[in-house]
Amino acid sequence: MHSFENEIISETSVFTMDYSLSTSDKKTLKRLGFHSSVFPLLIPKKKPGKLVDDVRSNGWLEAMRSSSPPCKRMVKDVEDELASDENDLIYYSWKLKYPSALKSFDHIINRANNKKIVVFLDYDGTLSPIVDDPNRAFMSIDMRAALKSIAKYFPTAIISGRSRNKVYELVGLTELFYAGSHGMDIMFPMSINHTNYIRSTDKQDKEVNLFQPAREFIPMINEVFRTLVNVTKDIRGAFVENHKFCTSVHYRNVDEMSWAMIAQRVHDVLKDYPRLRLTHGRKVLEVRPIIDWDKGKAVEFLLQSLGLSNSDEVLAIYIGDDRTDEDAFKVLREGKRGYGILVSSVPKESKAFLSLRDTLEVKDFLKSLVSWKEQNYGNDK
Ligand SMILES: O=P(O)(O)OC[C@H]1O[C@H](O[C@H]2O[C@H](CO)[C@@H](O)[C@H](O)[C@H]2O)[C@H](O)[C@@H](O)[C@@H]1O
Repeated sequence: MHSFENEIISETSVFTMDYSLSTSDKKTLKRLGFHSSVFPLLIPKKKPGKLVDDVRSNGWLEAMRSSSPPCKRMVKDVEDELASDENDLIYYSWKLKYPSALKSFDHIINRANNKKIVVFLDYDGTLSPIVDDPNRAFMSIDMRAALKSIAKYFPTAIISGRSRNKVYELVGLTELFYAGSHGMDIMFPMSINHTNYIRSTDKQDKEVNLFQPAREFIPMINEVFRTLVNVTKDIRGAFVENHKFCTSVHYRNVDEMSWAMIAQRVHDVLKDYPRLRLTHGRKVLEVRPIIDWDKGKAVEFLLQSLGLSNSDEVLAIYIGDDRTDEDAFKVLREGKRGYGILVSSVPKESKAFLSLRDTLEVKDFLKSLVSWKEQNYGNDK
């Protein structure tokens, strides 16, 4: 049986689990032109030990600190030239384990063979660059054009942590499927039959179906949203968003000295809500229902609803940058359904197979898919 893992990872994996370099790792690095004196620099540093009290001991604070890479400018500000070279070396060696999806493009296409390709995309950090103000996370004009073309040839869905309405407002294309609130709010066309849905209308007044497995939590999310706004209102830079089925507390613009305080307050609020849980995003604490539903489940739901669940006929591609996207990468990896592609400019452990550095590379990858389709199949869908 075909294994994606064997195919891509075994040849190129650099890091062994105990964070040492194997002989074959060293050979690969030599082949790539690295001198043996830099090998020790390529071994990821061990994580620091846990701290003592509350949000520190439960790992929240550590997760908050590692939740999003610093932007290039900050790296330059705080580290000297040598350290920056070291970061580059570590990044390039990480790419041996998560090769560039652009460089692996032919491989992906060969694997697709005659299969139907379906594309899943996260929004923030994947289609739009990460910015300080969540309300100003806009896609570029080029990205919107690439997305429109992709949706012309391949079934395409956006699966975001934002509310479905908000992500639709930001993307503004009717050709796509949308899943908001980490997949807890999925809109799909009336033509698709599913047992568990409610009827609604979209922005064009067209009848649609909605799948909302956490509907009963709406009043609770509204309540906890109001409480979180209240308990964080004196913390400068804190910002709380209501996504209908989940809520986010942003600390990107909060002074790092106050991160423990914001974490502690969210933690204390959640003590009164045993049916809610916390996950970590990029400089954001995400509060959501404890139900067994995530972006991975949403991918499975959409594949099934769209009649695309036969992995002998369908190859799924999921592109995302966040921890919440790992659930979707896992579904593709474990079900041998296709390729997870992690968007990251810094090394991260992931269930994805491939990587892209940033939103510009995401756009190039989408455009490559469109060109390949047009060259090989004309304008046929
Ligand atoms: O699943 P996603 O579409 O990636 O949504 C995840 C979160 O994205 C947004 O926050 C992130 O992007 C902001 C704008 O670039 C940035 O300011 C913030 O620090 C990031 O965490 C969104 O605002 C969140 O509500 C989503 O949960």
